[in-house]
Amino acid sequence: MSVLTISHLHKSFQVGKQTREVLHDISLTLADNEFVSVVGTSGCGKSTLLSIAAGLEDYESGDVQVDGQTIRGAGIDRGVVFQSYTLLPWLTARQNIEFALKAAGFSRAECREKADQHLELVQLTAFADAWPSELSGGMKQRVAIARALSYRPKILLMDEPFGALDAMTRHQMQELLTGIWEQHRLTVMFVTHDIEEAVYLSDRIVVMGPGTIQATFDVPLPRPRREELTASPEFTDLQRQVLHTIRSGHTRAALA
Ligand SMILES: Nc1ncnc2c1ncn2[C@@H]1O[C@H](COP(=O)(O)OP(=O)(O)OP(=O)(O)O)[C@@H](O)[C@H]1O
Repeated sequence: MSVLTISHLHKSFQVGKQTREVLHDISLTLADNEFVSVVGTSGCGKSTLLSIAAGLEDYESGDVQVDGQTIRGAGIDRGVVFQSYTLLPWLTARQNIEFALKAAGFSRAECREKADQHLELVQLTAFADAWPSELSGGMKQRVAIARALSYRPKILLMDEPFGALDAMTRHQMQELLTGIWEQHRLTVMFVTHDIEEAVYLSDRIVVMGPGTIQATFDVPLPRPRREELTASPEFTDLQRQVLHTIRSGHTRAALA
């Protein structure tokens, strides 16, 4: 069953007097518990697509449905994690999560219980009372993930969530996310520039060219995914195919 259904989506931006179409007739579905990454060259429309799915950006035509209902703006059926740290600096890690839960309508006791459960999920129980300024970049993103998951959205939308982290922390975050996914099964749309990250985490990879979907790749690699997998011929071959598709689309666009 499909959780997110995007149909014939068109989106333009007005730049001065000109209208620039940045998404052209995009159709995409995410099945229940499917992890789908969206990759493509810079400026091809990945973040715009994710923002529309999050209900943070409008669109001219087409339809975006979550569980068969057309979305009307943002909602607690979708959790969002961005690259930039979005914690409220005047609230502790736990309070940041409680704040989102309170806005979602949970009682005070539920807010506390769910915040603590999700801090444990991202292995940050010991930092529940820390201020964002006392947390590393990776820790802040762990709180952001805990916050986005705490109200049990139907879909998690992640826009380059590990893009600002150093290589080692990024790797740890990938392990954490894949571990959470394998235990709890979530529907995830994950925008990234990193093809290795996309192959490692995903069930399916969507390659975008400028404004369009160029190709999709199933990722038939076994789970649980562990680091050794990244050296296997199946992994590197798929990585190469995705890279080749991105590059050929880029070349076509440059020649057009
Ligand atoms: N608010 C805006 N006003 C005008 N143009 C915009 C706006 N937001 C995005 N664009 C343009 O839309 C296109 C798609 O942008 P988007 O950020 O979705 O691409 P992206 O694939 O996520 O890029 P990147 O990988 O660099 O983050 C780009 O050409 C960008 O300049």
